[in-house]
Amino acid sequence: MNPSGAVCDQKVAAVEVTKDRNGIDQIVLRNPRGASARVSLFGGQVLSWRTDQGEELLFTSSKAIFKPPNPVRGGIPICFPQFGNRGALEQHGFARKKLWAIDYNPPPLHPNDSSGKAYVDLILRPSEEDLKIWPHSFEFRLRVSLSADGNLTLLSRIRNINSKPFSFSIAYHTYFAISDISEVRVEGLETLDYLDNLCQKERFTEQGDTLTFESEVDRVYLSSSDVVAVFDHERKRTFMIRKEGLPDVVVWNPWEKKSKSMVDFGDEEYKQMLCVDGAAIEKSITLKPGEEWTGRLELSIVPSS
Ligand SMILES: O=P(O)(O)OC[C@H]1O[C@H](O)[C@H](O)[C@@H](O)[C@@H]1O
Repeated sequence: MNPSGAVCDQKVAAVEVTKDRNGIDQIVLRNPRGASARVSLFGGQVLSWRTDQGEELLFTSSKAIFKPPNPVRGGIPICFPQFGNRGALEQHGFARKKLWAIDYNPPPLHPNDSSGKAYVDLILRPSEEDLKIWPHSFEFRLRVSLSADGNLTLLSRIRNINSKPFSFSIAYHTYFAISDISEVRVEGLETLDYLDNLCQKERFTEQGDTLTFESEVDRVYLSSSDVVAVFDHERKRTFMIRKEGLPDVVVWNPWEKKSKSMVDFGDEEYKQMLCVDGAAIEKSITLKPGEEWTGRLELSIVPSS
C-alpha cells in the first residue's frame, strides 16, 4: 500500500491522489494501456472513466455543480440508503452527499479483485447527524477498480454493526455518455415488469424486444438478468453492465422538458446521456446485526457493428 491508502498492482497499474478545487481528494486509477478512472471522496462518486484512447465513457453535465453539498450531475452517484423518494429520507439518500474516507485496512477480498488492477478502497460510516435521520450503524465499503482491459468495477460491502436489523435500497446511478439518445437501444430488459415513475410507480410489463427512446423515461425494471447491454449505433460500441446482488435496473433519461427544469443540466444535453443503473430497489435489503451484503457492478465496452 502506498502512503495514500490507494493500492495497485505495481507491475501493471498506477494510482494517484489529487485534490479537486474544493480541496477534496480524488483518486485517479490508471492501467498500463492508458485507460483511467477518477473517484471523488465526495459521495464516493466515480466522476470519470476513460478508454485507453482518452475517450470519456461517463456523462457529466456542462452545468454540473462541483460544490458540496450538491451531488455532481454525472458519473456514478451512489443512491443509499434510499432510492428516489421511496422513503422518508431526502431524494436518493445521503451517501452521495457525504465525504467518504480512504479505507486503509479493508477486510480482505478475493485475489481476483486485486491482481492486475488499479483500485482504491473507500468507506462511509454514518455521522451523528445521519444517525438522527437514519438510526442505523453501518459500514459501507466500496472498492473501485480498473482492470488491465479497462473494465470498471464497483464492489460494495455494507455491514450492519448495530444491535437491530435495518433495510436499505441502493442504486449505482450510472450516467453513460452516448452519441445521441435516439441512436441507442437497451437489451436485457425485454419481458420484464417495471415500475413507471412517470405513472405513480404503476407496474407494467415491457413489450418490446429492445428499449429505445423517444421521450422521457424513468423506470425501475424488476429482477433482470445479470447482464444488460446499451448499444450505441453511432459510436459502434456497446456498454456491458454486469451485476451481482443488484436485481433491479433503473433506466432514466429526463428528455428536454425535465432537463430544462434542472439547474445543473445543459441545453440539449439530455441527448448525450442515459442512466442505466444496477440497483436493489423494489425488495429492500435487510441486514441482521453483524450481517454483510455484497453488490458488484462491472462496466465494460465492446465494439459493435
Ligand atoms: O436529480 P436527482 O436527484 O439526481 O435524480 C435524478 C433522477 O434519478 C432517478 O433516475 C429517478 O428515478 C428520477 O426520477 C430522478 O429524476
